[in-house]
Amino acid sequence: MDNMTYDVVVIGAGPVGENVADRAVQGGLSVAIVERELVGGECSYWACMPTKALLRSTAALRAARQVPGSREAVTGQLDAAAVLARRDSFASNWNDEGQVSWLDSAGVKLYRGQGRISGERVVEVYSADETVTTLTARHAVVVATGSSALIPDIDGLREAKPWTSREAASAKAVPGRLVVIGGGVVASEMATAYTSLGAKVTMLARDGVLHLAEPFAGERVTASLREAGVDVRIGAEAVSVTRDEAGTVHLTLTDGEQIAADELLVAIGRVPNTQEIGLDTIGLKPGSWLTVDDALRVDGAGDWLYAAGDVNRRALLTHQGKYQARVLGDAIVARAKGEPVDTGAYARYAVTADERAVPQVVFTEPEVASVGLTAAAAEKAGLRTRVIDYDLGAVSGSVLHAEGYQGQARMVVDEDRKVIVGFTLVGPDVAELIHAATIAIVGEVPIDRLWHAVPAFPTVSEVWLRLLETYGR
Ligand SMILES: Cc1cc2nc3c(=O)[nH]c(=O)nc-3n(C[C@H](O)[C@H](O)[C@H](O)COP(=O)(O)OP(=O)(O)OC[C@H]3O[C@@H](n4cnc5c(N)ncnc54)[C@H](O)[C@@H]3O)c2cc1C
Ligand SMILES: NC(=O)c1ccc[n+]([C@@H]2O[C@H](COP(=O)([O-])OP(=O)(O)OC[C@H]3O[C@@H](n4cnc5c(N)ncnc54)[C@H](O)[C@@H]3O)[C@@H](O)[C@H]2O)c1
Repeated sequence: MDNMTYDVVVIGAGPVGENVADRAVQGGLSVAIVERELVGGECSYWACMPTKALLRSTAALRAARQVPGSREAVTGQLDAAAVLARRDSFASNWNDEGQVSWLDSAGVKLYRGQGRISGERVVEVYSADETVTTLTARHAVVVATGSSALIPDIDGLREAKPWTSREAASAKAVPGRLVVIGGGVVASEMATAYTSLGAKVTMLARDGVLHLAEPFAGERVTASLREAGVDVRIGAEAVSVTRDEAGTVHLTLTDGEQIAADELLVAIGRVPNTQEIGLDTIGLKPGSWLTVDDALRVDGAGDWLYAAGDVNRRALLTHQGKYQARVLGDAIVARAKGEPVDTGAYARYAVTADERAVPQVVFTEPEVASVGLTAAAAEKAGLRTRVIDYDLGAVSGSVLHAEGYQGQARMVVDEDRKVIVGFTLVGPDVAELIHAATIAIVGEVPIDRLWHAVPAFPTVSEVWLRLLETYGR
């Protein structure tokens, strides 16, 4: 058994762990990072990158078909094999050499194996060759172990070996018939991808499609999925599942209806990867989300234990986890140097955006891009708001962008402070537009000042002007 001491030990080398480690090294600390699978984590190999690669070809084809002149140049269908091959390259063929050499160049020491806390500031690494290395942290242990797919207790489901997001992101072939359980982000994106790749998709959206977004987002995505041939069943729920010897999956729904499919994707949320990280040795419950304070310190542990990324459940998104990582890495350095660490709103060591301005793009057709609060969430938070909607298809830039462009924009204004607290865009190719709203919310730009932010003509961004005109001066 080896014993090594570092300033910081990070468990989990996903996007979040890598960024905490990088910032701490840049601040002059020594850092060890522990990874049990591939350096780069879920996002690189089984989530963001491969799924967006699957979706990009569909979006490009749709865009070409929406413009007369280029439409005529499209003479065939999506080439599923080529799409899957491009996806493979975006998942680096599930090889982490590139990210390992980046860790090396960043000066972060990698330990491969399962990391397990065994007491205050101590992490044991269990390697595949059965050696155990003990790592001691002088300043901090950071848990960045991410999350895995939640499998619900549906009779026979586990035995039927369903796809999770991992298999959907890395499949080598397109199933003929795919049933998707769920109506959230993964379910909607994967239904979009697989229907365009040629699968006959049925979506069992018990609680609706994208039901936490503005209602018009779910409505427009549902309509478009149905138009693309997806059988979207709102309110439907499976009660039992079997897979027969030929490999066909059979689902029984609550009303007794039977559905047969070649594959079944379960996409109903996530569980934290904390079952086997030794939480019991420090008085915490294995398998629980790690709730943290404003400094990302784990509640109920000492001042040496931090959690960032999916595992703290603040925002299950790569960019937001990396934001936490940058802030946390810098804060650990500051504390190690004995410098003051201000975690007040929008201070250097605060993760204020987690509460006020989390952007997200759902890469469905149409895309859903949002940041901050929905109208319903703002009302629930007790804000006095005014909600301004505008038909995105009525903007000159949109009409030019695509024939029959359809979409909607919503701006939620806090009437007491006269600033925007939420913004949602639904429409083709709106992903790149959302950052303007993120800046407006984080900068707390007064509505009066926004009149001076003139959108270029003829762009889709002109919707900003139309929203302001609708709001009135
Ligand atoms: C299908 C899908 C698509 C997504 N698309 C997007 C998107 O487009 N944009 C976006 O922003 N977000 C997206 N997300 C969310 C995004 O993937 C996560 O928010 C992000 O990966 C979280 O990063 P993380 O570093 O916290 O965790 P992870 O990426 O899960 O990394 C955690 C790492 O820790 C390792 N680990 C776990 N336990 C241990 C242990 N005990 N010892 C050693 N190592 C351990 C794991 O092997 C893993 O490498 C998507 C998620 C899914 C499921
Ligand atoms: N483009 C992106 O940003 C992107 C893409 C994919 C995933 N993600 C992230 O990954 C996370 C996980 O995504 P997800 O889609 O698995 O979760 P989700 O939380 O987005 O959606 C889960 C859905 O499943 C439903 N559900 C819950 N329990 C159910 C049950 N027993 N039966 C049927 N339906 C049930 C919920 O009502 C919800 O609609 C999300 O939080 C998201 O932030 C992001």
